[in-house]
Amino acid sequence: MWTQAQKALRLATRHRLRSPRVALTFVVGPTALTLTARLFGTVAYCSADFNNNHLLHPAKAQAKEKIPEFSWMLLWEFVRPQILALIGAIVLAFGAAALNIQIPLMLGNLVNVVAQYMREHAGNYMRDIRTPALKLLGLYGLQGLLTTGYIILLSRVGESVAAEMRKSLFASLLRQDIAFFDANKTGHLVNRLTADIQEFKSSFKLVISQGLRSVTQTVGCFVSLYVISPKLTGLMVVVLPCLVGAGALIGSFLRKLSRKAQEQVSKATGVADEALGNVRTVRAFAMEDRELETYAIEVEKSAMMNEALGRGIAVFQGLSNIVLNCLVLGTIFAGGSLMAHNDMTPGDLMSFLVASQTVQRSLASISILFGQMVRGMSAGARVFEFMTLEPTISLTGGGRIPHESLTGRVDFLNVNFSYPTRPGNQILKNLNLTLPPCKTVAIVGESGGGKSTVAALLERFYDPSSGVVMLDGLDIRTLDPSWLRGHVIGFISQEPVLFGTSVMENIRFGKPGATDAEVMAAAKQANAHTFITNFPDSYDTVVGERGVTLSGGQKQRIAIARALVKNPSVLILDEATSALDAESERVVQEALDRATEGRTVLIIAHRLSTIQGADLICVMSNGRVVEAGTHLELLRRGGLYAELIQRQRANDQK
Ligand SMILES: Nc1ncnc2c1ncn2[C@@H]1O[C@H](COP(=O)(O)OP(=O)(O)OP(=O)(O)O)[C@@H](O)[C@H]1O
Repeated sequence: MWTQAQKALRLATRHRLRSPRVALTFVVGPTALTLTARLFGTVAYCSADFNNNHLLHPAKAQAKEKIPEFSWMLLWEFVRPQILALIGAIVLAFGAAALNIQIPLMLGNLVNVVAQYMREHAGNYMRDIRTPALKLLGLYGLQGLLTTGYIILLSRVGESVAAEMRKSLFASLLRQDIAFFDANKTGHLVNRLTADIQEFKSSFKLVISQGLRSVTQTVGCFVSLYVISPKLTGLMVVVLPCLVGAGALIGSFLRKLSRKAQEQVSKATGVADEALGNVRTVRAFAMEDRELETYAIEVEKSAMMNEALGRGIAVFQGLSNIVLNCLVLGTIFAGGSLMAHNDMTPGDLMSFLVASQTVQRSLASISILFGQMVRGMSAGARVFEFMTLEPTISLTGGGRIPHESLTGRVDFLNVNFSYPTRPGNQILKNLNLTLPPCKTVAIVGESGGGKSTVAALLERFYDPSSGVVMLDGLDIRTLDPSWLRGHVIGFISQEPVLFGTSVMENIRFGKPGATDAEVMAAAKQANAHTFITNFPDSYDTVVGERGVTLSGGQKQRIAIARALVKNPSVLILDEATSALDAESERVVQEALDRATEGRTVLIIAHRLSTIQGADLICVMSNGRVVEAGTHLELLRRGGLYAELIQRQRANDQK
């Protein structure tokens, strides 16, 4: 703008224009053009807000969900450690805003000096202009320094608050009940950790920096406008609210369009996410084309919606440009008329134009910030919701850790159970079951009969609706859950899940303090040592995401080693060999036979051939144990077990 004013002055001097009115045309004309260009920038900024929304899409999909309450108390807990930096940022931002209010007035002074020189052509131009120009330069410099300072401080506060929130939310998620994970999709939980916290942080920073600036500048510049020209300000007070109101209406319509478009983008992303996440299944069923088609349909829909949004933004932008230009022209027109009656100087008009532009820009930014604040608060509320959630089964503490050594006897006494996500569907009905110490008990029965549920209750992933699960005669609800899971119970599932780290770390997951020797001993017991040492990096071999670089049998043996390293008193095997081919099954079964020695073992079995040697076989039907005995006893009895065996034999012969 300063360059524009200088150019105008050069022109005016070249043409030796003495009349203030003509001088005004030369000074204000190009300046007004610059201002208009800057107002265009503001409009572009408004539309960028609509566009930017698309970048935050995954979290936005949740926007329609029930909005939890935002907690200022919790926010304070996160902000408190950074309070000094925050106060510093606020003071600096306030200072920068206050200086911004001075700028139009000082620009006006400068223009008055120039205009006077042109009118009178007397005095020393360089001397007269030096002081106001240097003052203005100093003001720009100071404002730049303050702005740099508050942005640095604010970003420190924002990052630290966001990091603490992430840690706290993750800690809270990890201690939630398993039932919580049954009810909430992993994708949504991860979104709260990432997109929601990101959005909250951005809003927090923006509201403090720009919000503070914009409010201060709006108030300050309004006062300046009034001081410069009460008449012009009066005119503006009538016109501006109408324009802001109309802009807000169109803006809210566009935001609705934008939200719908985001939801559609999110839907399309969901399709891609699912297909890529399950790429092996997609490939196995040769469903690539169908997935592509589904994705293409959703992407087309989102493209159409975004196009409609683009048209809306284009119309809005075009209208805004016309209105803002008219506003500038109107101000020059009215200001020129006031100058003709000596009610205003060219400098006053210059100050008025710059100050009114600052007001207009600040108001536009406040309206955007308001939307941003609402979005930030709902993102924060979603984060706080899970942060404050208390699990019904705490991870640690509260329970006792028996000092006497365990025998490993387990009793289920009159246990009734329904999953919290399906309370109307009773899975276990008055279940009574005993696992004698150091014996192997197998549970068999129809699919969906509740076998895995028995194991889940023993691990205390859930508590029974009524009845009791006992370990060595103690209600497991009175025991420390982390001790129970970390030291007493070992679990080997059908599909072992490994972490993407080294073999050593995966086995050590079973006992964090285990020495290398303990890890290797467990691996030997699990028939895993030989294949591990055959890898070029031996125990340091990284197994890839979820153990993708290992075969099914290798993964299972590492999982067995992981369970054995903690030397559990009770071992649960949930279909541990059912996913393996015959050769792998033999090696894994060998490992399992060794692993089960001297422990209480609960086997959940589908294939009856693998459990014929069990000390006790319990047949479950309709949520309770209907038959119990050894393989031979049950066969002789000719009940449900004998029927299951017959059915399986018939299936095998087919
Ligand atoms: N997390 C859960 N939330 C709600 N219902 C569940 C959950 N897990 C299992 N169920 C339901 O509980 C019932 C028993 O499931 P469970 O996995 O215990 O059966 P199962 O006998 O082990 O079956 P399978 O032999 O097929 O593995 C089923 O009807 C199942 O749909």
